Amino acid sequence: MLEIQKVTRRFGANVAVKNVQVRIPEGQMVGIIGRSGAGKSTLLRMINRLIDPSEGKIIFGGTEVSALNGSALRSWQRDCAMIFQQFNLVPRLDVVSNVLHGTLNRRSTMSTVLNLFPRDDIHQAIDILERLGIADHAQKRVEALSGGQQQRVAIARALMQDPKIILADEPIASLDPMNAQVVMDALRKIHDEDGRMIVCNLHTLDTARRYCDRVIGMRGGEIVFDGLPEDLTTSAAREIYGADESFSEEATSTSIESLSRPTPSLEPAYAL
Ligand SMILES: Nc1ncnc2c1ncn2[C@@H]1O[C@H](COP(=O)(O)OP(=O)(O)OP(=O)(O)O)[C@@H](O)[C@H]1O
Repeated sequence: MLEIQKVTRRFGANVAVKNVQVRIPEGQMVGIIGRSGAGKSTLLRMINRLIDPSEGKIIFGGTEVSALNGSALRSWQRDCAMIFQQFNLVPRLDVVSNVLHGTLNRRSTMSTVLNLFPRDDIHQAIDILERLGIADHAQKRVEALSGGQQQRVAIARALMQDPKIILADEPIASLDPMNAQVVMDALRKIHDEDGRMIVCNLHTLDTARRYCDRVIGMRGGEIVFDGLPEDLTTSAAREIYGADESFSEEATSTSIESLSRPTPSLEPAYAL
């Protein structure tokens, strides 16, 4: 269980996240939606301690992760992998080396400097790439791949950490609808097959509804919606996005919906 207890984050006078209270059971895939500036990234970054809360506690499995330091903090950051909008890969390095970088924080400085990776790790990296359907590109430079392929490399790098939680900060915001679907399918597959908790910031309603077990809506740093995808009605969406009667679904869609659907059971009952 991940528990976010009355967490607030201030940047000077600006309150980015305000008194947020959430409990996420293990194995849930959660989508966090909201307008730009709603506090989604700040919340995610506090969970893996890229930044610290100004107030409140973050607890995972009974441990207060918001109070960890040193090696215990590094261990938490291994358990809590992050994926970013801009992939954060090394473009000129090949795919396998990028994936192996997911093991850096458990390797010695010397082996890191010499770029020496144990054979078992290399095999594991190839297995993960196969699982994500990109093993054929293992030896290519990352910069030669499409955005969707690069994001799958980033997911593979995260999986090398064998994390308990995957935090994805707008993982499809830079991708076209086709690649966005491939990446979201990959995250859902990892969730379904491994039972890993996934918390995913998304700026589009359709993606959250389609892929997540639970949707959290943020506005002005606060949680204004927390429920099932099918409960995300037009008025709930308006509350999250702060839109008036002219609110339109298209303004917050990726067009993934127009592509083929993987599992009809994920189809929401709701339509505008
Ligand atoms: N490092 C920072 N320094 C100052 N203010 C910040 C910092 N990071 C975020 N903020 C502010 O906190 C608020 C929430 O930002 P945040 O990035 O968490 O929102 P978001 O919902 O993730 O938006 P986006 O989708 O645009 O990333 C915004 O007002 C933002 O300007």
